[in-house]
Amino acid sequence: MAALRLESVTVRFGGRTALDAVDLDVAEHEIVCVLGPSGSGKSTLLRTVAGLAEPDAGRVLLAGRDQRGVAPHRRGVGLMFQDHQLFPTRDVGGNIAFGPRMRGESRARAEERVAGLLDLVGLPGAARRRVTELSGGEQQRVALARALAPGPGLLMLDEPLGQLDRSLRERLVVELRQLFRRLGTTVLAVTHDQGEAFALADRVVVMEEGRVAQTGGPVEVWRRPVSESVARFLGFTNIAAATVRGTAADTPWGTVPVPPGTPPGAHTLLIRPAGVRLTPAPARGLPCTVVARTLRGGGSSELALLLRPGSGPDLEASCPLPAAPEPGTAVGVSFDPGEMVVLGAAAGPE
Ligand SMILES: Nc1ncnc2c1ncn2[C@@H]1O[C@H](COP(=O)(O)OP(=O)(O)OP(=O)(O)O)[C@@H](O)[C@H]1O
Repeated sequence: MAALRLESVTVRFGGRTALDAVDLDVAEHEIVCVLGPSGSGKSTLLRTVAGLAEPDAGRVLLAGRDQRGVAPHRRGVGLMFQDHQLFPTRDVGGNIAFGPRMRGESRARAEERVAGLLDLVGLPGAARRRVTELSGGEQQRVALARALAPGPGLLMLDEPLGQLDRSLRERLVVELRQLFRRLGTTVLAVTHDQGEAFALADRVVVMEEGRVAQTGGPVEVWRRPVSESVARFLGFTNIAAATVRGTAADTPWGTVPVPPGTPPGAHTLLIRPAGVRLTPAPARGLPCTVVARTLRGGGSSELALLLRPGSGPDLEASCPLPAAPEPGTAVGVSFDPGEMVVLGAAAGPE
């Protein structure tokens, strides 16, 4: 049985449809990340599951039970918001013990639980510290311990690492995944940071305008976005109309190779930056000029190159750091058929 099931859930605010017939299952122990642009309905989805918003149509089931009319505090879900809203007047232990104490747990039992959770989130012995004296990352850990304290059947995270700097986020997200795996926690997380979603999730759900646009494993979604809008949301820009004939396609960048088995006809084609290869001699391939180079984050040894062809839209290429040409350099470009994605087409062989 799914830990969480949404059946055709619709939520409207006045004339605006924030969720439009959303179907979603989260299996027990699964970590699902909801991704999507601002306003796509991510927070509304979490709020609806938590009972802070009511569906206008459809059903929310937790562990098989319809939640209509069930108060938020009786749903057995833990919530952690971006601004983590710790109680400033309580110390770390008081914050974490709040839920269990509200449920009538004894002080001694709650203190034991606090100590265990602080060990778990990497802040051993911090129970008596003031939350106002903690760093952002430490506060985040306390907020996580507080959300885990009641042992929720489903933990929901809304932009959990949103306010932290990138390096701390990248470290914490790995720790979070390991922690949830170890505890067997079922997680529904919302983020607009793709890197975070891809590092955390077993499964990614991409939302657009209140609908689920794509769902799948992180690598699958990354390799095969289903539509132009999902591809653009994921940050891909080499997208153009293409007419496929056999193993080649006519595009604004000239004739490019496509994988065998690509259905013929008019399509929208995505060329992943890794498939835009600089040829050794600029005279060969599509002539382009390097417009800009940007470091990819996270200590990557790859650069993103922006290339301007003689005709057709700009192209983004991935290039190893030492080989990256300076802006203004004339280069030639060839294309790798293995990095082409026909958007909207049924998945073919890799
Ligand atoms: N309480 C509300 N009253 C009116 N409209 C709302 C309310 N909450 C959300 N909306 C609208 O519903 C839509 C979805 O909002 P939601 O906050 O769920 O998006 P989101 O994907 O979480 O966005 P963000 O990434 O910016 O937080 C938006 O158009 C928003 O303006």
